[in-house]
Amino acid sequence: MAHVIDHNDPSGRAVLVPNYASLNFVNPNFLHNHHHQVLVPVRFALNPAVVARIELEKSISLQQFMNDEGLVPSREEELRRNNVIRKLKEIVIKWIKRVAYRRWLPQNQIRAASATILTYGSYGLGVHNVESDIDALCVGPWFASLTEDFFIVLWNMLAKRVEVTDIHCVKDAKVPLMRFKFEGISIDLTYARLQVTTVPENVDILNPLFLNGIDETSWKSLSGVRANNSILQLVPDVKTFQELLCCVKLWAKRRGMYGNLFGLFGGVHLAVLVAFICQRNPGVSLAALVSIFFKTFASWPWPMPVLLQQGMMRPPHPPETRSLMPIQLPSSPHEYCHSNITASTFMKIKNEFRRGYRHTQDLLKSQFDWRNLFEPYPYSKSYQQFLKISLSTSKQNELGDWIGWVKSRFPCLLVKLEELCVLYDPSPTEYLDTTIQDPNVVFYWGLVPGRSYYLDLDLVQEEFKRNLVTGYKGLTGKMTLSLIQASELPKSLQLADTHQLFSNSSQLVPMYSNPAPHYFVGYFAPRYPSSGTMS
Ligand SMILES: Nc1ncnc2c1ncn2[C@@H]1O[C@H](COP(=O)(O)OP(=O)(O)OP(=O)(O)O)[C@@H](O)[C@H]1O
Ligand SMILES: [Mg+2]
Ligand SMILES: [Mg+2]
Repeated sequence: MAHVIDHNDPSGRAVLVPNYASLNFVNPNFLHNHHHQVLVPVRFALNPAVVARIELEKSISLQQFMNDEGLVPSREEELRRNNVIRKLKEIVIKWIKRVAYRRWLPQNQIRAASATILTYGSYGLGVHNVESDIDALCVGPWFASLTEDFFIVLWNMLAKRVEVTDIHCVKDAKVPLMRFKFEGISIDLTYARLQVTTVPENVDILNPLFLNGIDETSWKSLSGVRANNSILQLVPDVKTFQELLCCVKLWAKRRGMYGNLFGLFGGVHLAVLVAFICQRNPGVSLAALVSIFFKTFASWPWPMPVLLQQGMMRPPHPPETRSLMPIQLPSSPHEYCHSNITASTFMKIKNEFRRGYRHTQDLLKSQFDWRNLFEPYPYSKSYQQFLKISLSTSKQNELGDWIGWVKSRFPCLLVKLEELCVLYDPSPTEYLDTTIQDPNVVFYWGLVPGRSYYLDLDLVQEEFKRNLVTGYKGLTGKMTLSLIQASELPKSLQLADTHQLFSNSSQLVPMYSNPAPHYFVGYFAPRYPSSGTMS
């Protein structure tokens, strides 16, 4: 809402008016304040009490819609997660005593030694759902090293626990981590070492006292926690931020826009975009914020960066780090969130913002229905040709690792396709091919007819295979690329696209496989050996 002064009104009356899409952004009759909020002369404004009531109704119906989706974790689910974190804290305390003992530290130091677990990512922001992982940072004292004590000693302790399955070390990522499931919940565990002996349970990692003499890897590992802290400090109302982010994440997932490795948005990108909107619109209802979100980003003049902390960016940044959609990393105001967005996915994202804008313009109308905004993207009806990427292994227990590895290389495949002038829509949804016996997963990426009608698939496949064999430590599975027509897509996918309108979207999820955790964190940046153009 914006306070509006009617300059024609001798009383100088101020009224509250909605500040979103149905009001023409460029209408010269309307004024704009410094928050880009629209100031509408009173003669054009709706009765503010009516507007407020409708907005409230729409906000409630949106909250109801989100609840009905069944994604909000139940009380039991929350307790399960709390319990997992409690157990992890106990494990790292045992671990650090053991490490102190092995390092021959004096008794008083062994007694004083402690480590802790801090959470960040969507769990730390309070926007996780039943499918989310827990991003956890283990904070240890000066004498516990990453290479030996974290990756060997702690790894061994975790691997022996009955609650732990699918444990991997991801040492060569930008932020090294262990990835595992604890009682079925996916955990990304990173490590930071502080120059202290005793790490308090709720250590304030923003306190410069703790940051003295910290090494570079630890500093990077702390960035997730710092990013969450900054976001939560910058938004005027945490609950509204959380609600808006949950809605935007659901929208992004339904529209095939969520997946950093697919050149799309990751959780951190959306968290910053949503924080940006909340920061500029304090006191605005949830429904109106959704509308403002789409209006803002449908017309955003990319590559102008989205900055949460103005004046902090060091311009100009070097061209090689220039992203098509630069979004400031709140933890390090001089950096952007890592992104794999390509020209193709940039186009897709812009189209989806515009669609979101169109669908939320008529928020105040009685026939407005939130289901339209969250309708799943109809791939089979949108493209005639698809790139089919089939991954398989001979044993089920090898499949998760293989899928994770290939996905970590998808940014290279995206770049290669773009080099060949192919425009695509990389759907992150995973399907199961029931016609083959081996454990498998299939991706279908829509191909947009572009400048080049001839795609040398053999060349792409050969180069991508070469890329896949470099650095993989597990048993290499199969990866094949083929081109198929929309009519050859699995029937489940085609049917879902035909019947999706106003059906219960949870039934639309195709034969979705839920493989083991991804091999690499989203912002690992692999190099493409032949061209070396990836960053
Ligand atoms: N591309 C990236 N650039 C910078 N930081 C990132 C990036 N990807 C992940 N991170 C950091 O790691 C954290 C966890 O990332 P993760 O991929 O688990 O996303 P998330 O926000 O937790 O969403 P989800 O619910 O999908 O897990 C982020 O909050 C961010 O701090
Ligand atoms: Mg996460
Ligand atoms: Mg994670």
